[in-house]
Amino acid sequence: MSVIELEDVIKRYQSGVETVEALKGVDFSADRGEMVTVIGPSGSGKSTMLNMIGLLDTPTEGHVHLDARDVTDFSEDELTEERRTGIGFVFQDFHLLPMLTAVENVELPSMWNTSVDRHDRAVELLRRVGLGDRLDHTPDQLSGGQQQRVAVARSLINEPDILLADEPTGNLDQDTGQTILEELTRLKEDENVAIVAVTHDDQMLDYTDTTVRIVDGVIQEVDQP
Ligand SMILES: Nc1ncnc2c1ncn2[C@@H]1O[C@H](COP(=O)(O)OP(=O)(O)OP(=O)(O)O)[C@@H](O)[C@H]1O
Repeated sequence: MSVIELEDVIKRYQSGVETVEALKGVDFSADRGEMVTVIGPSGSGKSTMLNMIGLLDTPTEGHVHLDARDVTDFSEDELTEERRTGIGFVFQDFHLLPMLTAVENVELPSMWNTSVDRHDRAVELLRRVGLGDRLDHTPDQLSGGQQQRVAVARSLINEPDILLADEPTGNLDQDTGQTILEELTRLKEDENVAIVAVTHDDQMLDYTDTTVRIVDGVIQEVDQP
C-alpha cells in the first residue's frame, strides 16, 4: 500500500499579477521499501512536488494522502507533527549543525521524543552507515560523504515512513555519491521506508525502483524497470 499519495494535485503560485501553475494535476505514489526518483528540467515542478510530499506546502487543488489518511486539510500544527514523526529529510548541503558532534546531530530531531532511546538508536544508525568510529567528530572533522552519511542517519532517527532527498549526491564526487546511494538502497529495505528523491545525477537512476519524469508541471513518464 502506498505510504504517500498525491491525487490530482494542482499548485498555483501568485507572483505579482501573474499566476504560475507549477503542478497541473499530478498523481503520484510511493510504497514502503521503494525508491522513487523525480527528474525533469529546471522549473518543471520537482521542488514543488517534493514540498507537497514533505507536507511543507499545501496544494491549491487536489489531495495528499499519508498512510491512507487524507491530510490535505490538516492544520499547520497537525502537519508539523506529521512531518516530525513521519518524514525524514536529506539535503544537498547536509544541513548539519557545526557545533554538534555526529551523534548529537543525529539525536537532534528526536529530542522531543521520550519514547525512544535516542542515544542508542543514533549510535546504531551511525554504525550502520559506517561511522561508528566518528561518533564524536564535528562536521568540520568529517569529509563531505561522511557528513551526508550523518545526515542520512539523522533523517531516520524518528523511524519515518518517508525519506525525502533533495539532490542527495549534488555536492559529492561520483564515487562518494555512489556510496551514499548504496547506503540509501540498503537502509530503504532495512527501515522499510519510502525514499523520494529529486536529482540531476543520472547515476541515481541505477539505484532507483521507479523514475518519474515531470515536464512543465505534468508527469510525462513513470518508468519501473
Ligand atoms: N514561491 C513561488 N512563487 C512563484 N513561483 C514559484 C514559486 N516557487 C516556484 N515557482 C515557480 O514554479 C515553477 C516550478 O518550480 P520548481 O522550483 O518546483 O521547479 P524545479 O523543477 O524544482 O526547478 P529546479 O530544478 O531549477 O530546482 C517554476 O516556474 C517556478 O518559477
